[in-house]
Amino acid sequence: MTTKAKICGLSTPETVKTAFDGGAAYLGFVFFARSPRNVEPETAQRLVEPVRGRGVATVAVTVDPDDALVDRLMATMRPDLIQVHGKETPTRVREIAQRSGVGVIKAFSVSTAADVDQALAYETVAEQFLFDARPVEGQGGTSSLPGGTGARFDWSLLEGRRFSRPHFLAGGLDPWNVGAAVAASGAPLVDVSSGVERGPGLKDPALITAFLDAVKRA
Ligand SMILES: O=C(O)c1ccccc1N[C@@H]1O[C@H](COP(=O)(O)O)[C@@H](O)[C@H]1O
Repeated sequence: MTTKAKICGLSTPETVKTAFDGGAAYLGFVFFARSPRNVEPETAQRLVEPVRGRGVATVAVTVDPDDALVDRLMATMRPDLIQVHGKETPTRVREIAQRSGVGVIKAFSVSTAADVDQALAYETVAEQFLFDARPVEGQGGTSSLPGGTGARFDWSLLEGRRFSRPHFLAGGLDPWNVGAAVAASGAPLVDVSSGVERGPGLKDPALITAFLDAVKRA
């Protein structure tokens, strides 16, 4: 089985091109003011234009998005998928999917097997699932973000799990550990942000290429 990769938190034409040329299946853009990767919808629109319709899925990464943000994203960037990385209920995920007309990737914060079980309530409303490490509360810095912190969880919590939707493993992946992470979790999809950066929000083209090469070998 071929593992597919998402490079998340892109913000420059150079790194979009590097991820696309390297074979990323998904390109993620973050719309969350507190993130060092935050971009405006109009910026993301310009960034995705060169790759639109070329076989890569563009993803708008959001946290408890209101209707105004959903509408603005669909009027500008026109993502293929909207990722929701907050406390969205199944009802809200359904509303976002219906309002936007695109599929939703629902992210879950994981530290125990019960956290993984949360996904079962979203099987009829989300198109894909994403399992990320549970953020550590109240420590400031990137640890106060709901994602993009570089924190890991026990990958074996996903081992042998079957879902009716494709699922991503995320959280603390990098070019050196992604092979072991795929082997331990069996995840068909992987997602990375800070593990391919040289500083908060600063994507490194060489690390993006190294990550995508490691995924191909996984
Ligand atoms: O990347 C961010 O800044 C971010 C902000 C708000 C919600 C989600 C965010 N990122 C997501 O978190 C995963 C894991 O990040 P990391 O690899 O551990 O740094 C990332 O891929 C995004 O999907």
